[in-house]
Amino acid sequence: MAEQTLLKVEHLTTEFELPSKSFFKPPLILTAVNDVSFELKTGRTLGIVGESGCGKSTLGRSILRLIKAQKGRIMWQGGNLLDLSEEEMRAARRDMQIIFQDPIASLDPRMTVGDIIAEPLTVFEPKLSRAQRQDRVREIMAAVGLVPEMINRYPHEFSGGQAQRIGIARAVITRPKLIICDEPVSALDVSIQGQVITLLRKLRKEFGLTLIFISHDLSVVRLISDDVLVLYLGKVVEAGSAATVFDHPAHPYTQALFSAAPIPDPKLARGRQRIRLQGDPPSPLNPPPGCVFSPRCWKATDICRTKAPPTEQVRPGQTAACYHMDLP
Ligand SMILES: Nc1ncnc2c1ncn2[C@@H]1O[C@H](COP(=O)(O)OP(=O)(O)OP(=O)(O)O)[C@@H](O)[C@H]1O
Repeated sequence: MAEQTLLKVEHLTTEFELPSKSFFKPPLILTAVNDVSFELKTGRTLGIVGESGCGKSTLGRSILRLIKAQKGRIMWQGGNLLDLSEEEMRAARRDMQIIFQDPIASLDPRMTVGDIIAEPLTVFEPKLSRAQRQDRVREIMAAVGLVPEMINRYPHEFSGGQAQRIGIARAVITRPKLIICDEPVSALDVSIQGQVITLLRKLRKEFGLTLIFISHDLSVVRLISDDVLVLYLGKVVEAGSAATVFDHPAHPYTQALFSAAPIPDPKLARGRQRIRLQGDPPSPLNPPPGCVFSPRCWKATDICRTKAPPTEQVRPGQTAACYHMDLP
């Protein structure tokens, strides 16, 4: 059966208005997400990668309308999320949840774990009795590997890994279709990271979830993603199936980024050279003309510095925006 499209993002642009240094000057515009488009099929996991500040979190939050996007469309269940009223958007959030990076900080310390996990139920299934809610909470606690008898405990009594399981339980209790995981394991010890990734993979299968997995950790992204989107200064520079993009990155930025990540296949690792990028990404307040990566790119020529490259197919299921991409 052909996979259905669950989410289609078209030309999404999110800007922040920053006060200018002088009272007489207009505010500065920072474009955090710049004309981003992608399609996500039901049941797949899309990894979003890129250096700090490239717009990963802003993109994730813009999709859920936790941050306001200025341009583009977010096509979801037949409509554009950007056209929904606040009330309609609240209802839509039953099917789209988010898991945050810092598990402990994202849980209210004054609430019991049972009440934290049950919170979405009180909003989206208000007719449930307290006993019914508690049954659902115990059931989901068991599914995420928490002892249901701990339902009346408080967040500080849990470790970081357990706290992230609480966040995951809260996110999945209404059986959403899409979960946006924003650096869900970055704050955890490496040994615990693996357990949380294994849990997300199990839940994805059991609950038929579709995931957006935001992370700067490429080895983690490789482990869980079917598809990958590489962002640089708010723009998609490369996209495609994770296996293809990881093994045959076409864009110089992706090549540099991935050259620093561990490779599981020794055959592929042998021929690979570490590419060291010079300097930091430019400020999104003042992006360079042409290709945004050109000031740091060792392949850049005159055209790169004047005209933004179009997005083109590299091989089936892989696209990149570069005049000098590596072709098969
Ligand atoms: N609320 C805000 N107000 C102004 N600028 C913001 C705001 N949030 C993010 N930015 C800016 O938008 C750009 C993208 O930030 P974002 O947090 O989305 O990047 P990121 O890739 O998720 O980075 P990190 O991995 O460090 O979280 C950055 O330049 C950041 O400084």
